Amino acid sequence: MLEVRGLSFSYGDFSVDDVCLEVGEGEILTLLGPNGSGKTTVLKSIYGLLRPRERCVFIDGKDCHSLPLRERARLVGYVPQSHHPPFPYTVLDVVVMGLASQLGVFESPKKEHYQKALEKLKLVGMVRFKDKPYTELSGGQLQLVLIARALVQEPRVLLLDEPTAHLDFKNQVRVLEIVKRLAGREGISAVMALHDPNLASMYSDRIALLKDGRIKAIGKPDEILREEILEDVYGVPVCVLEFNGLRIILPKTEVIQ
Ligand SMILES: Nc1ncnc2c1ncn2[C@@H]1O[C@H](COP(=O)(O)OP(=O)(O)OP(=O)(O)O)[C@@H](O)[C@H]1O
Repeated sequence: MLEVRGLSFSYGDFSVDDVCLEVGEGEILTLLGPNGSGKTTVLKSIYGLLRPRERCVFIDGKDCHSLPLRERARLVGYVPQSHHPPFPYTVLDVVVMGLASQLGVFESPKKEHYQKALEKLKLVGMVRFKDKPYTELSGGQLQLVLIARALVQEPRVLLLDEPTAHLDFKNQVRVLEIVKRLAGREGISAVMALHDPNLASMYSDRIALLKDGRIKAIGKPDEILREEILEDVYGVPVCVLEFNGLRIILPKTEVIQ
């Protein structure tokens, strides 16, 4: 479904080099790596917010970046790491704005568009906030609304940049369960950046470990979440435990020695 072939992008003093990824229908691929390793740069390049050096993003074989905006928006949705709302639009209006590419320049959203937006707000448990100004939401609530906004176009591929940032423990699980459900039931392919290797262990079909703009390792969680690989990428001693077939990663500190 999603194929990234040799993605390269440079900011000048930092570059992402030759990133290759394949994500199948209904698969969740997690980008894991230290701060500044290039996770956001990769996601923004896939989405087309940054222009990679070559055409390298294909969805079902189509060169994604050369498609008209309307068509591209139906294929791929993006949930940014942070978003600072400029105006106090209502939550419902913000989600409807996710459909902007489907509307003509002077066309106002119709009842069916609001209906779709309400459905997605319901899915992320935010429907009771529909009339609240977006500027008055907590960081976690904002994140859930951004997910609903990305989902409203019903994309085939969903890119999520640290979707659990700002969320409390329950909401972290809730958001990742939503992603898992979307992948499992609707066949959406998800690529998400995460910081917590334990959440990556629980919610990824495969993990790509990034360091200095390059993929150091890619594979199933039990192939990637290994002491020697994590210590090399993060530069911190860890111990990896097994629980119900999952890998649990703990930093090796005095507390647990
Ligand atoms: N607009 C920009 N202009 C110049 N350099 C940038 C810009 N945005 C990011 N960078 C640099 O690119 C590198 C990779 O940043 P990126 O945000 O992709 O990393 P990340 O892995 O997502 O980090 P984090 O986990 O901290 O969010 C960093 O060194 C960063 O300073």
